[in-house]
Amino acid sequence: MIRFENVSKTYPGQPRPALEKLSLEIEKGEFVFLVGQSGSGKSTFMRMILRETRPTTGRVYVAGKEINRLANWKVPKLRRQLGTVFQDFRLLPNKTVSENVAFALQVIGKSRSEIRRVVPETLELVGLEGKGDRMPDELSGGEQQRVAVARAFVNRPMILIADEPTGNLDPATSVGIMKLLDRINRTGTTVVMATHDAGIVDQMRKRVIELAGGVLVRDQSRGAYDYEN
Ligand SMILES: Nc1ncnc2c1ncn2[C@@H]1O[C@H](COP(=O)(O)OP(=O)(O)OP(=O)(O)O)[C@@H](O)[C@H]1O
Repeated sequence: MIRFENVSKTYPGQPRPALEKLSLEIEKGEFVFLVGQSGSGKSTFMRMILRETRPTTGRVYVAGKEINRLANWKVPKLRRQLGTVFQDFRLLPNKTVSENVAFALQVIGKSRSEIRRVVPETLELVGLEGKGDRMPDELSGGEQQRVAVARAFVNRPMILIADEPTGNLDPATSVGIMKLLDRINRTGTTVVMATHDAGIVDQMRKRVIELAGGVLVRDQSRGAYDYEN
């Protein structure tokens, strides 16, 4: 589903590479935690999957396509297969919950009847049934993140990229979001999640990929946040 082959990335004007000779493969349906200190290259890794940045050398394959060789006009089609969730929710403040989720389908040209069918279904899946007419600022942080997850998942993407999705949430609320991501993963969606939340990584026991200074230093199945023997 995702393959990095000897990937290095040096940003213009930077002395050191953000990623260095990174090789790894993530299979369909896996759940992967990406850990490492600030500046270790996690965002660069995820932005490469989204083709928001490109490798300086090496190859990145996402859903069978090589990112560097993909024509610009094909990038939207690639991104349709990728859902994204961020720490700061990024909801449209002037649209209701339902409209936020519907918007993700409108921009890719889905019919009104499909949108009417799929949006309530997805809100129910994320535990927001009955809240479709609320505005984002009428929701708790955890609920806002559920809207963001609904929006990311409404199109049933093959891959969900989550960058610190629990970073703004208290521990109990974070657990709820993790249960939701786990449920989405069980539908067959590959989940790649960058996090600094040791508690969550230790609790979930999924594959852990650790970067340090742009280098892969650990790739462990059923791993913990910190390396343990
Ligand atoms: N657009 C950019 N231009 C120049 N340098 C960049 C750019 N983006 C990231 N970097 C550098 O690349 C390195 C890796 O950064 P990256 O954002 O990938 O780390 P990170 O692990 O995601 O950090 P954090 O946990 O703080 O989000 C850092 O040294 C950073 O300063």
